[in-house]
Parts: sequence; structure tokens; C-alpha cells
Amino acid sequence: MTTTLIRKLAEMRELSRGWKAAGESIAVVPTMGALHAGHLSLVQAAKAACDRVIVWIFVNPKQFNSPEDLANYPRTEHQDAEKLAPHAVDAVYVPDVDQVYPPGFATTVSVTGLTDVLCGSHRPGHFDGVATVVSKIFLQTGADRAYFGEKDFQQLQVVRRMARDLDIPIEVVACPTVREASGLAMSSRNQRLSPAGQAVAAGLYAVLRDLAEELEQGSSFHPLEARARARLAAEGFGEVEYLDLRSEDGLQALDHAAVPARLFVAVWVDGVRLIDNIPVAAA
Ligand SMILES: Nc1ncnc2c1ncn2[C@@H]1O[C@H](COP(=O)(O)OP(=O)(O)OP(=O)(O)O)[C@@H](O)[C@H]1O
Ligand SMILES: CC(C)(CO)[C@@H](O)C(=O)[O-]
Ligand code: BAL
Repeated sequence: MTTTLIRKLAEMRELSRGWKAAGESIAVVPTMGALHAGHLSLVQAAKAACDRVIVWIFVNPKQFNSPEDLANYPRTEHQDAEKLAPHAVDAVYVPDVDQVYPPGFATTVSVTGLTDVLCGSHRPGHFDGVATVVSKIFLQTGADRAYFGEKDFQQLQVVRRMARDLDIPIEVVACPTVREASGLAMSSRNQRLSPAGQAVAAGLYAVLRDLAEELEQGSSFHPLEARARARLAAEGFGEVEYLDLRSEDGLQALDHAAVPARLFVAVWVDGVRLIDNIPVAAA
């Protein structure tokens, strides 16, 4: 089978209409490119469940709160095509900017509440950019299902809320975080780590796991948080933007692992911002 490379919305809509008319189910995998095994796991899950799979690749300027981050974001279209080839997806949609944000574009989709915490409070405007582009992804592709990674757990909750609130008929499917052998969550921005930064970053998962184990034995979070922050500093990590224990549903701050809970972290290493989260079983 052949994969169609699409750059124009009209072409995307025509394909999608044809598939729907034939009664086929459609999945979309939204990405910003620089693909790795984490993205490919979403593609595999989508292929297993749907007749047609679209991979969306677009470095969305509206979700970057820092111009340097946008300028430095890896863009690897040729390698992305090579990585997707064995997966034989039906379409790779790499829209031109004006297909997403035509001249005069003046609409923002904003999810309140869930976006006040974690990455929302540290990256002003980020989730407005995400919610706006993801509503467009859903509407442009007409997909029945959309696949997202738990690595971006807050994004997943925001996207679910947005789809429900706007009555977009799509099922949002969560896929587990794919990790390196060290436990480091795969991420496109990891490419920007120096060898020394990679060695430090490799320690993050163990810090989270150790913290989760103590919480699972019934300890309260705040004394453990102070120790974990000291350990991160001693291991060479830079600023910890947040290290929080929160409920999975609603992202409320917790002091004990009492309800389905997760640890969330955002930390700088070597000029690169890493995020991660892991579930914590109730004590
Ligand atoms: N390690 C991973 N495991 C599972 N899903 C992932 C992983 N990394 C990214 N994803 C998911 O892939 C989708 C596209 O993410 P994106 O293109 O931003 O990649 P990324 O690796 O998260 O890059 P970055 O965080 O550096 O922007 C998102 O749904 C994201 O949660
Ligand atoms: C969902 C997304 C593709 C929207 O630009 C992006 O936030 C991402 O890659 O996670
Ligand atoms: N994976 C989340 C996209 C971002 O960091 O902008």
C-alpha cells in the first residue's frame, strides 16, 4: 500500500470523506514530528484499532511560549518519513501553516481549570495553543479516534475535556509512555541533550520510582518531596519547575496516594526541559 503525503486541507478532507463513505474507521496520531519509538507506539495502537491511520506532523507555533524553543525544535521530515515507512500508514498530513492558521485567524480554544497547574502555570498560553490546534486536528481529519501519549498526561486531560465540551465526536485514546532502558521517557527534545546531559537525565526515572514506592507504603508527600529535590540537585539536575503528587482525574494536589494518583515532574537538564509522570498506587 502507498502512504499519501498531504499538505492541503482540501486533499485531507477529500480522502477522509471517501473513507467514511466506504464505512471505514479513521484514526489520527497528532505529532510535532522528530519521531521516535514513543510516537510509533501510538501509530501501532491506531493501526490495530482502525481501518485508516493519519499521522499529523506540524510544529504548532501557537503552543510555544518561548521563541528559542520554537526555533530549536527538531525538524526532521525526511527521517520521519523513513521511520513511518514500515508502518504503512494511510496518510501523513504535514499541513502548510496557512492550512491551519489562514490569514485573519482569530479563534482560541481555552480549557480552564485543568490548565492552571503543572505545565499550564509554567508555560503561559501553551495549552491554549494545544487546545486550539487539537480542535483543528479533530475537525480537519474527521477522525473517529485520536491517539495521545501519557507522557504528556496533562495534555491528554485537556484534550479530553476540550473534545467533550465542544461535542466533537471522537474517542481520545491514551497510550503508555515508552521509555529508554534507563527509564527516561522518550521525547523529541531529548535529541538536544549533550552526552553529559543524557547521563544526568537517565537518573530521573529512578528518583520518581523511589518516591512512588515510599508513597505507596503510606508516607506523606511533602517530606519526601524535599528529599527528592535535594537528590535531583545532587545528581546534577537544574531547576525543578514542579514536582507534584496529584489526582489523575482533575489534577488536584494531594499529600497522600489516596485516590488514583500520579507524580508529575518538570525539570531542566543541560538547557533542556524534561517532563515525566508515573502512577502511584493507593497506599
Ligand atoms: N515516550 C513517549 N511515549 C508515548 N507517547 C509519547 C512519548 N513521547 C511523546 N509521545 C506522544 O506523542 C505525541 C506527540 O508528541 P510530540 O510530537 O510533542 O513528541 P514529544 O516527544 O512529546 O516531544 P516534546 O515533548 O519534546 O515536544 C503526544 O501525544 C505525546 O504524548
Ligand atoms: C498534540 C500536539 C501534536 C499538538 O500540537 C502536541 O502538543 C504534541 O506533539 O504533543
Ligand atoms: N509534547 C508536548 C508538546 C510541547 O511540549 O509543546
